[in-house]
Amino acid sequence: MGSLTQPKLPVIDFSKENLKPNTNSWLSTRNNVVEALQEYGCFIAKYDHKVSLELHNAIFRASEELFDLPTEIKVQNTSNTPSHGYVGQEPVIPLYEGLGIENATTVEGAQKFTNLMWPSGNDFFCETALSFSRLMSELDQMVMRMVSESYGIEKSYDTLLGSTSYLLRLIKYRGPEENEKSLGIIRHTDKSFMSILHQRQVKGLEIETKDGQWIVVEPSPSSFIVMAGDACMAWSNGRIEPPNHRVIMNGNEERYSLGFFSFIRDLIIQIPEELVDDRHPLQFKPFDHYKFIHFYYTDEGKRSKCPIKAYCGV
Ligand SMILES: O=C(O)CCC(=O)C(=O)O
Ligand SMILES: [Fe+2]
Repeated sequence: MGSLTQPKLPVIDFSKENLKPNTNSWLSTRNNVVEALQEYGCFIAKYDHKVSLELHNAIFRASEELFDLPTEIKVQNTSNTPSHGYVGQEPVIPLYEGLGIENATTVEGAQKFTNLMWPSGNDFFCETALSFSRLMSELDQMVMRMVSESYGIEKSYDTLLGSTSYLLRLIKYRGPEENEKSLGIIRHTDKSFMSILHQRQVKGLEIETKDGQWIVVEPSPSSFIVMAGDACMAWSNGRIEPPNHRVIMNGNEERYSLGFFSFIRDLIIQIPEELVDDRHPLQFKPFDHYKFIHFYYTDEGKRSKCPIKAYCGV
């Protein structure tokens, strides 16, 4: 029967007011987080005491304003890192359009992006994107704190945290036209350290379990999908595997989503020695996260079945 029942992602409640280290609710949430990440590479976080319905509505209204800008403006969102800036009208994923705010949790990052898109300013966009990003980074850091405590590698995490930068990607998929495929984004794992995804109304995100079943993630204003990226797999010495996921559009309604991604900048990531022993031999060499991303976009990187192993596997 097992394979006939539709698998479900674990749902973990972060909206308890007093989720503070060393409390009982922290410790039980911590266990659930680590178990979920080891089993699925992701989970659904309930986080609506921080991201109110009002902020949920505001960030998607801000996103609509952004996508309504002329393409000539949007293409000005460039980046030194592949796929961190504007992506649109790509032949393999024609329905997809996305822009990226680098250093999204800083005033400078939010302002730089806003001024590029709206030279005469857009305080609503800037403030909404900044507030949303800061709440996402709090969730990310809480999750990472739990993971690192559970593995006894807090010191290693503290080092990473000091070099963490965040990218907020605003994403829109148009509905497929007649005779057009419904693929929104191809099956992939994220190249981030961690990702948090959020969607509005229209579903489409599907996540693959380790035994190859696809779970359709229902959108909800209170739900945030916390997902490991390739860099987290290397850092955890293979304990946490990033899940494959994709977007398949149903019907022809357009779909808005958000991706909040952490990256480690200007630091060689070392696999913590606490995670290496006879039963868990070292699987990854020290690596530079951004160099890995550049490698992924080479022919060799794109061809490899597991880019992070190809890049820094032992
Ligand atoms: O649109 C979504 O829900 C998923 C986007 C995604 O997987 C990505 O940007 O890496
Ligand atoms: Fe993704």
